[in-house]
Amino acid sequence: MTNDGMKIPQATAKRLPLYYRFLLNLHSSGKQRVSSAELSEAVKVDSATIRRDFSYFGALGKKGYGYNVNYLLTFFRKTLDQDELTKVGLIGVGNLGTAFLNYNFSKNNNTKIKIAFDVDPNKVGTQIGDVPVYHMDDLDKVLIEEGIQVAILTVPSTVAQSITDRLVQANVKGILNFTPARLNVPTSIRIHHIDLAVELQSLIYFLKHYPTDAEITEVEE
Ligand SMILES: NC(=O)c1ccc[n+]([C@@H]2O[C@H](COP(=O)([O-])OP(=O)(O)OC[C@H]3O[C@@H](n4cnc5c(N)ncnc54)[C@H](O)[C@@H]3O)[C@@H](O)[C@H]2O)c1
Repeated sequence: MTNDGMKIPQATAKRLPLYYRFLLNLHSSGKQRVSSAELSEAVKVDSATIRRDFSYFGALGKKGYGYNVNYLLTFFRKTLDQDELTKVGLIGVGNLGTAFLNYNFSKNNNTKIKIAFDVDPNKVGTQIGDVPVYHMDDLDKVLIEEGIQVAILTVPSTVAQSITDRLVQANVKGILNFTPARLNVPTSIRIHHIDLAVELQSLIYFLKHYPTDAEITEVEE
């Protein structure tokens, strides 16, 4: 939602964290304005799209001036609830899960994995990158106690659906699913699937069908 309650298109909303991170860097380097061309170069989104995205929240860049970095940051902070920390739970501390715990979104100060769960006795009771690993038996209790409503799923796909059902029972509202399983959830729950194979195929498709030179010309238009 924008400040006046208008809904931002989903595609635009997905790009906001990208813009936000880059603007934060600009801000900390003392820069006060940015042009859509500079932004475009940094975040690899064409400048026409950036201008359209920004027009949704009333940031109309002036020719020869660009956008005011502070104004944009204030807007993004509100829109993305950057002032509020969202606590995230991670289920499945294997190869992928461990990598996420070590990384733990250190560049974002608004999201943090607080708790992890697994069934492996070698992992339960340990801490990885400051995050305690609990047994799955405690899933519902701990998630509810901690008020965690967002979960990352990095378990084998065979157990993904039954764990998802438990997450829903434990009041989780959003799930980032890294397993190849397609999960069924009530319509009130939001699931985002991240399938690296699909992403890779899509990259290869674009390389074949949209040569990069053509893309550059498009950006400059
Ligand atoms: N590793 C990758 O690069 C990668 C990439 C894309 C997608 N994935 C997908 O992500 C998921 C995890 O992959 P991985 O390589 O980390 O696997 P992994 O086998 O290393 O880790 C899975 C973890 O889940 C735990 N687990 C098993 N059953 C559980 C249960 N019932 N409840 C809670 N935890 C349970 C295991 O103990 C283990 O720690 C898989 O579905 C995989 O297809 C992995």
